[in-house]
Amino acid sequence: MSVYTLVGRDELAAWLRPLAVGELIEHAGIAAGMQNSNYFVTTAHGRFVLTLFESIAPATLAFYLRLQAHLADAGLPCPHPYADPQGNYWRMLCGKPAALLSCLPGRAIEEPTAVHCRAIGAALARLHLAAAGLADAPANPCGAAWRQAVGSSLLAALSTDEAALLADELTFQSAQNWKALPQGVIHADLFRDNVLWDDCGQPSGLLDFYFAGTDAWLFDLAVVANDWCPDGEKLSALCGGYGEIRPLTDGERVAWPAVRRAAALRFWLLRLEARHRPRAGEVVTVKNPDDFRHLLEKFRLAPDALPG
Ligand SMILES: Nc1ncnc2c1ncn2[C@@H]1O[C@H](COP(=O)(O)OP(=O)(O)O)[C@@H](O)[C@H]1O
Ligand SMILES: N[C@@H](CCOP(=O)(O)O)C(=O)O
Repeated sequence: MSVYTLVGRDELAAWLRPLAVGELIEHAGIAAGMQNSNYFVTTAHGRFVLTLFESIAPATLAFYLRLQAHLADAGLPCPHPYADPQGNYWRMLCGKPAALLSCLPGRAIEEPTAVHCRAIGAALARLHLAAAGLADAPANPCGAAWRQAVGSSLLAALSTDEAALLADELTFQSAQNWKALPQGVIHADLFRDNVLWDDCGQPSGLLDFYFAGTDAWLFDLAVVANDWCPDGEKLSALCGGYGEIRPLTDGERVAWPAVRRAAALRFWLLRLEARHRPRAGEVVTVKNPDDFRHLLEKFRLAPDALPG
């Protein structure tokens, strides 16, 4: 669980009033997530999710909320933010920018089948196409420049072996050029714990858009593959589902091994950062960086081809 900012009942009740979502009944911190403080909020009108953004610049936050509203309006199962009478999706609460979003039904699945992987592949491609054309999208905040900067800054904190691996991977990645790959807004963190499923096996919630930005669409597919697909059957299903909605290009097939490595590197670095530079909070989740180091080592030894 990550709750960095504690929200009192009276201040929340006052903050909710302009949204006209009914009187506050209760609120409780959510036992998941790493980046922000999340609460389930129950009012006389129903259940909602309150997010306090711990370190996102207001301009970027405005984009994230606009993106979710746009995708939900396009029929994707994304949370819709609630606006106040002035049309603002976020206002300050307890010193942090905060937003109220619709609470989506369903539950996360830890061990997806190939059927789930096919469905999430299709949902990811739909997300990419629906978000294309959204004006003023910022760049992926954790893109190539972030990986180089954070990777270099962590070298001194690592063991000799880890530092050698990281330095070599940073050199390899700095020679890659993704300019010719199809680009658009990517989710960038569509892990299993960011997707809810209904009882019919369909995604009912695509959550946590707070790393989104413009980058190669293939990178998003690699992020999903690294978390969802431990074997070839699931990877084929994921890529098949994706490709039915947006066929992959020859250039993407060539780039796949290096892009998959970049996706493993990105989350190795994020988790190393959380371990070596922990943030203070009431309750903080830190995930194991070694999972992604091992994945990166595997891809470096045996590059895999994009199925299909
Ligand atoms: N709109 C929503 N509807 C239902 N559950 C949600 C919603 N938003 C967040 N959650 C729950 O809260 C958890 C943490 O949210 P998340 O956005 O991943 O947090 P963080 O940004 O801190 O990583 C999710 O895994 C999910 O269980
Ligand atoms: N999904 C990433 C980290 C981001 O955490 P989230 O809780 O915001 O999805 C990981 O597993 O390292």
